[in-house]
Amino acid sequence: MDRVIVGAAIVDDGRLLVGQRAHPDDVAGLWELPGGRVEPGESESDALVRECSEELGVEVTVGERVGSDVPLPGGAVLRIHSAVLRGDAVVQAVEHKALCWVGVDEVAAVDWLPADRVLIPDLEALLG
Ligand SMILES: Nc1nc2c([nH]c(=O)n2[C@H]2C[C@H](O)[C@@H](COP(=O)(O)OP(=O)(O)OP(=O)(O)O)O2)c(=O)[nH]1
Repeated sequence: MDRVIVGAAIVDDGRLLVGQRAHPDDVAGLWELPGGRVEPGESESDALVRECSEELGVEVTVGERVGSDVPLPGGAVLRIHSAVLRGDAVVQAVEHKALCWVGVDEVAAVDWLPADRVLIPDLEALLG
């Protein structure tokens, strides 16, 4: 089975959270959705909760799938779920260079990782 990289489309107050990668050098500075690899024995939802805790210092509640799987180089796929912050949590850039909340009119202008560009229409639809 292909490896799954899960990403969280965290929406709060009508805006989407995007994170600027700090590493590796070839993608540092580009923007992504928080997330990462699903570890063996872990559900996709558990992986998203773990990654958001590690990367953002917040607890999230995971929602429905957003868009279709996006193939990544090396045989993995990128799979996005919507998510919301639990309580009054405030995100922190623990692992990213920066975090930014973007509105529906700004999603297409984000300097995304290549794979994430495929998801722009789905992310715009999510934000309504
Ligand atoms: N998290 C995340 N990864 C993405 C996105 N788009 C995309 O192509 N990727 C790629 C970049 C990486 O090759 C891979 C995930 O890497 P990662 O560094 O976030 O995952 P991880 O924390 O589990 O990995 P590791 O550093 O522990 O090895 O997926 C995205 O929107 N979010």
